[in-house]
Amino acid sequence: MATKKSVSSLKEADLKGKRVFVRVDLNVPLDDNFNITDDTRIRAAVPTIKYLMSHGARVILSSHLGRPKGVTPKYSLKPLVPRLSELLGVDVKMANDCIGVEVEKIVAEIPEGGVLLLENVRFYKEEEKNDPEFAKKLASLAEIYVNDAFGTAHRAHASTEGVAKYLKPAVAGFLMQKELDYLVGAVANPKKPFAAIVGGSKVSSKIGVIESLLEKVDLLFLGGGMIYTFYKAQGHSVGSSLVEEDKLDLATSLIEKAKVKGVKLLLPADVLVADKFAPDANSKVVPASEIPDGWMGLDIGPDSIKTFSEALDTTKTIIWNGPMGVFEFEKFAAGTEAIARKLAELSGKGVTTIIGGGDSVAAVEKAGLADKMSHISTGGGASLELLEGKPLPGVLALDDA
Ligand SMILES: Nc1ncnc2c1ncn2[C@@H]1O[C@H](COP(=O)(O)OP(=O)(O)OP(=O)(O)O)[C@@H](O)[C@H]1O
Ligand SMILES: O=C(O)[C@H](O)COP(=O)(O)O
Repeated sequence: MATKKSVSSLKEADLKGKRVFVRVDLNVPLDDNFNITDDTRIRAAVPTIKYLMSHGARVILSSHLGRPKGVTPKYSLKPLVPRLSELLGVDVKMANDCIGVEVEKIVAEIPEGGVLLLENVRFYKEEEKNDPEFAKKLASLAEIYVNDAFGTAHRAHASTEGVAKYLKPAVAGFLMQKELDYLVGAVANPKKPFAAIVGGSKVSSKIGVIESLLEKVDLLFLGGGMIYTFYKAQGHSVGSSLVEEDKLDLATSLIEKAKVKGVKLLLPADVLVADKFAPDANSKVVPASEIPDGWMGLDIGPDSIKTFSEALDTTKTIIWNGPMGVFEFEKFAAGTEAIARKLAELSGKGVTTIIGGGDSVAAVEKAGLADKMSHISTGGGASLELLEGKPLPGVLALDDA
């Protein structure tokens, strides 16, 4: 899982009175009334910001929200200010822009321990283009760069990568460090046996992750929609389950690769099938290899839950990415919830449990088990890329430790 040299830490920086540009990932979901529907990423950014405040830094926060094309009021970061202020226990000031003379004036007025939030950095197209002039303008606001935006570390943008060339020291925040410790450190040097659970809808989006994890793990559990491509490849009837016809050979080769590597591959033996893709579909449990015509597999079955749970009992490190079924429909959420509960239970027994981003995080949160896991990643795309063994530009740009 090679990705990066170790990065320089925030703790090594001299912060008193310094203007610190902190890239955070405050890309949180908002409803139509601009209420925050999940504040996880804001809470995750707090430890670094509080540390900076308590060490007398003048904190300049920068983030994106959504994927705006130019200045788009709907994507303003303003709705985040009250929650951020509440969590930090200070009045967070907000600038109407992220560069320029007006911003420079406001920056000059930040007191020691004070916090300023810049407006959505993606209001400038130069951000995503990683434009050097734009990066220099961002850099000119501060004396130190801290990147704590793990969720955006797979993007080589001006505020995540470019700015680190012009603003030194350029160091990792605590959230970034924690994500790397778990998603790189624990995965590279796991307590063994090491298991990966990979689910989600399609095998095509998880090929890189599965291939990379096959180099590391002792056990690999597969669930979700992708398993039907594996079953079809083995000549079984899959009814109208989700199948990627062009990935049948790939599925066969992944099974072969697991054998060659000595990785125990576990596919669910029974599944819960539905007569339509809907929350109120009729359902029944059938062997995964004998799905009747007109039925589709939408969750793993009770025997599989039992087998998976027993096999997980033998492990010391578990990484999970992707739900076991269509957990958004209550009727087909049991498999995903059972795995979440199993991991929570094992965490309590000293097993390292890592939830690698995306929908499995949503499932763990829905089950109210988030605080039980060793680590829950705040990055969807970033954690996938890291698990695939790709280097993250936002991490590479930081100073070496
Ligand atoms: N048997 C199934 N048939 C169809 N869809 C399924 C099945 N099992 C799970 N899914 C769907 O897969 C989706 C998640 O798949 P995805 O590949 O996006 O997973 P993820 O890695 O957790 O998320 P992300 O890609 O956002 O990081 C969920 O919306 C879920 O409903
Ligand atoms: O939500 C995310 O995955 C990050 O904030 C990155 O957002 P992006 O996919 O729009 O670059």
